[in-house]
Amino acid sequence: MLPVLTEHELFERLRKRAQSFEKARDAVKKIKEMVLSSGDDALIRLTSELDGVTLNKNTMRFPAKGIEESEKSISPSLKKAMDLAFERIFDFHERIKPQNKLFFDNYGNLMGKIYKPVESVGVYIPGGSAAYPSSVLMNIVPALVAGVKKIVAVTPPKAEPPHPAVLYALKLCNVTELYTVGGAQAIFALAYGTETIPRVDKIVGPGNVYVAEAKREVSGVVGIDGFAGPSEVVVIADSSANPRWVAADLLAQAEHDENATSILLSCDESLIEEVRIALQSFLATLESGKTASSSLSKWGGAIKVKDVYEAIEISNRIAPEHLELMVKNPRTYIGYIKNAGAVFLGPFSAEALGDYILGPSHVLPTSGTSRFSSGLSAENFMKATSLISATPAGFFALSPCAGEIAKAEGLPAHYLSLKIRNGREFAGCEPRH
Ligand SMILES: NC(=O)c1ccc[n+]([C@@H]2O[C@H](COP(=O)([O-])OP(=O)(O)OC[C@H]3O[C@@H](n4cnc5c(N)ncnc54)[C@H](O)[C@@H]3O)[C@@H](O)[C@H]2O)c1
Ligand SMILES: N[C@H](CO)Cc1c[nH]c[nH+]1
Ligand SMILES: [Zn+2]
Repeated sequence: MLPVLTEHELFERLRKRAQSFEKARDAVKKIKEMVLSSGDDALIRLTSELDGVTLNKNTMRFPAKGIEESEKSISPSLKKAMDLAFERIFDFHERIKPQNKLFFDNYGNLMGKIYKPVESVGVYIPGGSAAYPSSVLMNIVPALVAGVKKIVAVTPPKAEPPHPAVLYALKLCNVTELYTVGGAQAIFALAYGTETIPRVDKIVGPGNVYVAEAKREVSGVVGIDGFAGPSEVVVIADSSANPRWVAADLLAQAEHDENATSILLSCDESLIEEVRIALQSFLATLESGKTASSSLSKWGGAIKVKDVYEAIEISNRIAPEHLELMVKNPRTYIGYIKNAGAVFLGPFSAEALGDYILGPSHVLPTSGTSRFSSGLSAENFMKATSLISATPAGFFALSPCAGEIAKAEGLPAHYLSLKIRNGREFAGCEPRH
């Protein structure tokens, strides 16, 4: 159950949680060596050991027909929900997609940035415990908006075929290349390529600690979106909050993984107690109660704070994946929030609504990485090229100053490249306007 902690105790917990993730690194490095040296054979061996499923080179790729026909195996109501989610996510990412920016300076030089999609992307669809059709949409729709042409998906195998809703989500995204390989081994296969799984330019997608560590390991060999590991939520609640709603939201993240963390910060001691009571009663009724209870007691915590400002200051230091502000006038605090993957304001902004249907991707930075990275969007699937088209006027005005800097850097060929166009030595930096 959710323990009441001091601030010091909470940060100790978070430190130990991060340390426990580091332990996965050794296992992940061994998996990397195996995949690099034995390709498909390593994938088959690891899948048998870690997922208990026997694969062979012919069964590793899931038949495209299964994706094509997935619609038949889901209810009309689920189909409607997923169609709506697809539309809303597409619309959100279309609206915030980076736009080419070009301008002329006062010499008539044309400059700016033009965006192009990366060519191929590998998407990790988590699936050890739960099935994640929502993650298919949250990963792939921004890539479609960016214009990525080749998208390959991987997901852990089970005794039975992938969940029909996962397959339908792939169908909605027009992705037909799915490999039933999961965990760190799938990430290394996508980064280096095997006989069956193609190498891609960028790997995205959330997963457990093994998946997240493997992505960290291949970063630089391929592009990655960021560190989207076990789920996290910080809820800041004041006396206006409904304790049962707060409890449900803490559980909604705790149920993802024993390594998830759910944290409550409140200035109201009695609210903390009511939330703990509500948690207890919900836990007894949830199928995921065992996982949630384990993550709450191991990595979660409630802290009594002085006021909302102190709570935000603590949350900024945690830099959580999700931050919920269940307080009066939540919008007045937006300017104080420095680090969070996504912020949910007010009692009806349930994090679970964001997980499925609002629009922003639920693939968000975890483990404090929201200090320097952001949630997945079309931008992650694009790269910008700077565009420069200088005019003669621009060249003759600015080259003497560039030449000065080239001399200071001791790079004579740079100086030459400028001087040769000028026809003579420069007299020094005097930009002409
Ligand atoms: N941050 C986000 O945006 C976000 C979004 C959705 C889900 N999630 C997270 O995704 C995760 C899903 O986890 P999951 O486990 O259900 O599925 P998963 O697909 O991430 O991982 C399952 C795989 O882990 C590997 N594995 C399991 N135990 C291992 C071991 N001891 N050594 C090496 N490899 C091992 C297996 O190969 C298995 O196929 C959860 O942590 C959830 O919180 C995060
Ligand atoms: N809350 C998860 C991100 O941490 C995303 C998710 C998918 N399905 C349900 N929730
Ligand atoms: Zn969730």
